[in-house]
Amino acid sequence: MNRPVRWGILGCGDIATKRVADAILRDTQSELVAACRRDSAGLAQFGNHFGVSRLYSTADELIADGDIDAIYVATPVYLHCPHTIASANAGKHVLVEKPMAMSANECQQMIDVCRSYGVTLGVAYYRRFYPVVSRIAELLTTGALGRPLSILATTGLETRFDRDNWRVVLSQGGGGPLMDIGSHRLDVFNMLLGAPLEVQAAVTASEDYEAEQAATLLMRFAGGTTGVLQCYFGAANVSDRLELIGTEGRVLTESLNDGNLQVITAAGSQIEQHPPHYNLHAPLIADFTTAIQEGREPKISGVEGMTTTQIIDTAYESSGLR
Ligand SMILES: NC(=O)C1=CN([C@@H]2O[C@H](COP(=O)(O)OP(=O)(O)OC[C@H]3O[C@@H](n4cnc5c(N)ncnc54)[C@H](OP(=O)(O)O)[C@@H]3O)[C@@H](O)[C@H]2O)C=CC1
Ligand SMILES: O=C1CO[C@H](CO)[C@@H](O)[C@@H]1O
Repeated sequence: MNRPVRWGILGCGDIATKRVADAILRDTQSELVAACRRDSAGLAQFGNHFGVSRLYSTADELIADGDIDAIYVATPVYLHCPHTIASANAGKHVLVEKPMAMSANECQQMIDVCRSYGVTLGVAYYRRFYPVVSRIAELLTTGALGRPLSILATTGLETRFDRDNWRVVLSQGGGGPLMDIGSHRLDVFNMLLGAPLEVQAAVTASEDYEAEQAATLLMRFAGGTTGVLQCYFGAANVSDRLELIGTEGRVLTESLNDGNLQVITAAGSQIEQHPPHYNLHAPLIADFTTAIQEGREPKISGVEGMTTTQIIDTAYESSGLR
């Protein structure tokens, strides 16, 4: 394709309004041409704000629009699979929000259908584009940290969700903080160390809703590296910490999203600054449109997205939540 990719956004809620539309509008290889949500007032407001005139109140109408090349799926998790499959059936490329789907089984269906229609499939685990994550990968691959012994991430939201919020209704969100925010950190673990060979989990039940309120995962990666992920909803003053300990050094960020990194190696200890793009979705959109133009896989392909969902499936099964 040697013209800009024409996008339709399916699900114009929080993330589409905060970052996705802006990222598409600013991307030189993209045009934002259409949008969809069911609520007519919210849809009109979105259209006015971002200058989008083709507005649809059903997913079917958006997907049937012959002038759209790619659909950004930003609906709640239980709709990711049906919306991706319907879009691929109509010949549209799909960039789907995280977590990719409710289960690895759904992810496989999405991958198969996109392959069979020859459309590109990507997943919005944009933390892979953080300069701080690239820096940790560089320290690992150059051997500056020695043999990696363990990786640890802690993340949470202070939000106290109501029991009917889709993020904590199992049939809509698929789980709680592990699905919603833990998934991002698992994707970073996968990028740095590959998929874990073993996964075990324990979850803390919520007193207010059916999804877990906290989850802790213990993982073993190739070469014996161990990993721990802790994630929470509704906890005061939560952290966004990531630490990797190797035989020759250690890296620590107290805020993965800010990009400040403490690097301790044989060369000494220093604080480095690797801030992300001001719009975290911008590098994701740029990579996806370039992937379409070049006929290559995006950096976070359907297969990569499914790896994280496989870990989550195993974790929930081992914890007894599924
Ligand atoms: N990558 C990231 O950092 C982030 C990712 N996310 C992910 O993005 C996705 C959306 O999250 P978020 O924006 O917070 O959720 P919201 O609930 O704010 O938005 C979801 C949107 O989907 C629309 N929608 C729901 N059902 C349908 C349907 N059947 N047809 C068309 N539109 C529908 C809703 O509008 P209406 O009810 O009017 O149809 C709403 O606008 C989730 O997968 C979430 O995990 C979210 C935040 C950050
Ligand atoms: O990273 C994130 C920040 O929090 C959101 C919830 O409000 C998540 O859905 C999202 O993935």
